[in-house]
Amino acid sequence: MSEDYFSGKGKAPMSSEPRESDDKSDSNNLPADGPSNIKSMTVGNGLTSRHIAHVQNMLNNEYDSGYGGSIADADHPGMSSAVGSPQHGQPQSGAIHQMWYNQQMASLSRSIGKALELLKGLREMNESWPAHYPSVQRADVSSPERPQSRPGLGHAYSTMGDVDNNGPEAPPPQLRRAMTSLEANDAESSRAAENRVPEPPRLVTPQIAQEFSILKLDLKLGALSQVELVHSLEKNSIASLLDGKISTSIKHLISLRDRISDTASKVLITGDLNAGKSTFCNALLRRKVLPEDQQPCTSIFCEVLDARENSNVEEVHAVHNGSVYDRIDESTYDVYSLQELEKIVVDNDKYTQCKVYVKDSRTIDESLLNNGVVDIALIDAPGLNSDTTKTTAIFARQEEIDVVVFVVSAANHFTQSAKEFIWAAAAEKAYIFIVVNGYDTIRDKERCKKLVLDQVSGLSPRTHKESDELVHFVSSNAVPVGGPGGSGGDGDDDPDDGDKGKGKADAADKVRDFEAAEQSLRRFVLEKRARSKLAPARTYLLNILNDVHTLASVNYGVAQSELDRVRRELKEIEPQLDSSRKARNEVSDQIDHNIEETCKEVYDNTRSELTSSIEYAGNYSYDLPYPGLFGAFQYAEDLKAAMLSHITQTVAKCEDFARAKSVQGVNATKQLGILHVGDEFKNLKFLPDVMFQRKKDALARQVDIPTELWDFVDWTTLLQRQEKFAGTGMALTVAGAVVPRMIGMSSWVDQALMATRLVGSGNLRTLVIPGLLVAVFAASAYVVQQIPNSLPPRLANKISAQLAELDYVHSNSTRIATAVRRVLRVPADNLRVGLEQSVKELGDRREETIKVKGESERASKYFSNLVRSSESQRNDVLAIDLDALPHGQVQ
Ligand SMILES: Nc1nc2c(ncn2[C@@H]2O[C@H](COP(=O)(O)OP(=O)(O)OP(=O)(O)O)[C@@H](O)[C@H]2O)c(=O)[nH]1
Repeated sequence: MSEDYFSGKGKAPMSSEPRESDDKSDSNNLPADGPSNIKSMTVGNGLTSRHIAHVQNMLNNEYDSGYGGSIADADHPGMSSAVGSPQHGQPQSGAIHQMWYNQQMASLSRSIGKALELLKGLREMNESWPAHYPSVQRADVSSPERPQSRPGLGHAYSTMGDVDNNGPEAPPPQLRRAMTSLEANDAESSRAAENRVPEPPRLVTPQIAQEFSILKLDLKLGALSQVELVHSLEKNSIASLLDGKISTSIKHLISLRDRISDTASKVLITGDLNAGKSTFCNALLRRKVLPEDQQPCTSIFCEVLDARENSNVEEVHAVHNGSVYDRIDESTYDVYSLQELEKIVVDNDKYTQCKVYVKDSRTIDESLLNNGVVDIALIDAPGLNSDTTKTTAIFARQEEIDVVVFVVSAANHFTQSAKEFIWAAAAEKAYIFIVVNGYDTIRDKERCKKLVLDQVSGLSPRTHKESDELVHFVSSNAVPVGGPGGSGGDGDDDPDDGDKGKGKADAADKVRDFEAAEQSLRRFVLEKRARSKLAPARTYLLNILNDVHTLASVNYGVAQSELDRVRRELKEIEPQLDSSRKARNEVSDQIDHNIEETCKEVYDNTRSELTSSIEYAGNYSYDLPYPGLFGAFQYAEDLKAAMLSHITQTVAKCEDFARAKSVQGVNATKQLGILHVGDEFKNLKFLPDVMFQRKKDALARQVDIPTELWDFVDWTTLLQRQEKFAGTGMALTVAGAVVPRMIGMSSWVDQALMATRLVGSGNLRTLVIPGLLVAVFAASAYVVQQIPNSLPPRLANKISAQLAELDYVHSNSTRIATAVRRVLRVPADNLRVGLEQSVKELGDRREETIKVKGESERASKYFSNLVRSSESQRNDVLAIDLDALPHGQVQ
């Protein structure tokens, strides 16, 4: 990855001219074991192979001694004085710095790449396993030095403080989950939590707002406090808020990587209106390039670049409003000569920025633009308080700026807008380079110094701490300049300008002061670039890795805890599921068996009851008085009706029996239901009376038995008796029947025998005819007399025969048994459904638990890796020491 940054990126490729440095991009790291293995590198646009070779030789020979004057100034420890002094080997020092810078940049780029991977992974994980956002309690951590109510632009990643204030480097305060479920044994993931009531709060105590710096969720909605709001938030909302934070962080990391891999350094020269920004810029260039005026004149951003970036052609590219500048694409800008710059810059509405390509003929150790180390762009901005839009634009641009040079008028000191800008800039930039211009106009210089430095200490304490290097009192107009617009450096307005000799000495002093400031600025841009450019990336990385580590630790705990819980749950569910399945099968068999048994019993009972009822219908006493011969037919009808009614009653009795059996069967099923399914079976209601509601007279309509004359004669009995006495002759038989009533004999045969004995056989022959008549009469009388006895069996037989034809017994038995089956099936089916349902529910629960288990295992593994990798990444970033001097330089 690092090759990308050193071979292809940055501004070098913009030049169409081949550069020596373009060939030297295969290495960017200083070897740990010394400088002998140093290869080549890309160093801005000016370092030649001659420089590299020289650096290597020098390092090989004098590795320990550094560079002549590179020993730190005793008064300014940490601020090397080597750079900028040709006699002290500045180019070599610059090269060393560039190599060291590249090394740090490569490390940071790698770390950013890894942090991006971690964040992308976390975002994916958060989609499938919504992450817990922890609440924490922490020991008081004093906030960094930034003022509490600092106005202006804030940056999320700056809330933990910068590298120098022990913020991210100090061990993070111990986190302790205060309100999440983790401390309880049953901490759950979001998914499982759905099954739990009430859901544990997923975040947040207000402390989290202080603990997390980048992934902190800003929850503000109406009058709701953060805690209230969080409790009202559903877990997925929190996950999506977190997702938004992660995405923003990913974007910011990408832009940070682009920024640090950009080999150029952008120096923004800003300050109050008319403070002398353009004059200072021109003095740095030693050319009057930018228009200066006593009245406000700079209305657009003028970015001054080395002409070599524009094929060594000096010209101005005025960028069209709304266009993104592309030097290759001329449609994005208009070309002007340097002489025409003034008309673009002053009172112009057509452009908001221009690129000014200038040649700097000074040597690389003198020139800022052509410094041999890094491409520098000087951006002259409109005055801060010129108008609100421009002021806002300056505030916004400072994010892409590596170094801020703030020009303040020695006469006016810091205005309100100046203070606001510095507050905002200090949030990201550790240091600000302050130029107090127009110092020549101040009479009481010491007082001015003191007042300004006091103000600086309030605005940027770190800058104040190194004020000797970072705060300069100069007179920019005293520096001789040439180029378009003529030369300056007059010092004519010096109030002390008495005699010429003294004036010259003063002018020389002013130029010296300016050169000192210039050298400090070179050091600041070239050497402290690591701080100005890399420190924000490092700070941000530490903060985001710290947040990720915290989040990972908490979520690892939650995932583990959830894993334990689901494992326990599975242990409970699995045997429950087995027994539920077993119960379902057993109970199903049992209820089938119960139904079959009950139905069989009911069928058999109905069959036997009805069969015997029909069979003995003729024997039953129906309590019907025989009305005599003339009412015999009616008697037969009544008898039939009574018999059928009797049979119908038997059917009703069988139905009652069936009802009782149904009640028993339903109750048995109910008990099984209560036992295996639950209380819903307690409310099972069964109404047996609703069974067999069909009309009971249906049978009378089905059976149609006409009464016949023969029904009144019991031929069977009659013939049996006749056979018994066949030998005594017909006459006797007949005679015997003559007087049955007179002598009170019990049967007509007995009477006939009696008559035979009385009349003798001789006479009998003469009596045959009358005897026969008598016999017929007697038989008829007998038949009539026997009707109440002979009719019932006869009718019963006929009914029985017809019912048999109708298959009455079987069909009724089947009907009743079927009704019972139907009744019993209702609760049985419910019970089966209930059992099936509980098996299904348990099965579903098991499936869900297995799924949660899988997710928790995955989450646990993922977060445990994340804990490790974020920690190791954080250590890697901590090891990038931007304050350490590069190899070969000592403090
Ligand atoms: N005496 C004195 N005058 C200065 C000095 N620097 C700049 N000036 C004068 O101050 C006036 C404004 O200077 P500019 O460089 O145009 O100021 P500026 O900040 O760029 O102005 P705007 O861009 O319009 O905000 C000019 O007339 C300069 O000659 C200085 O050090 N001493």
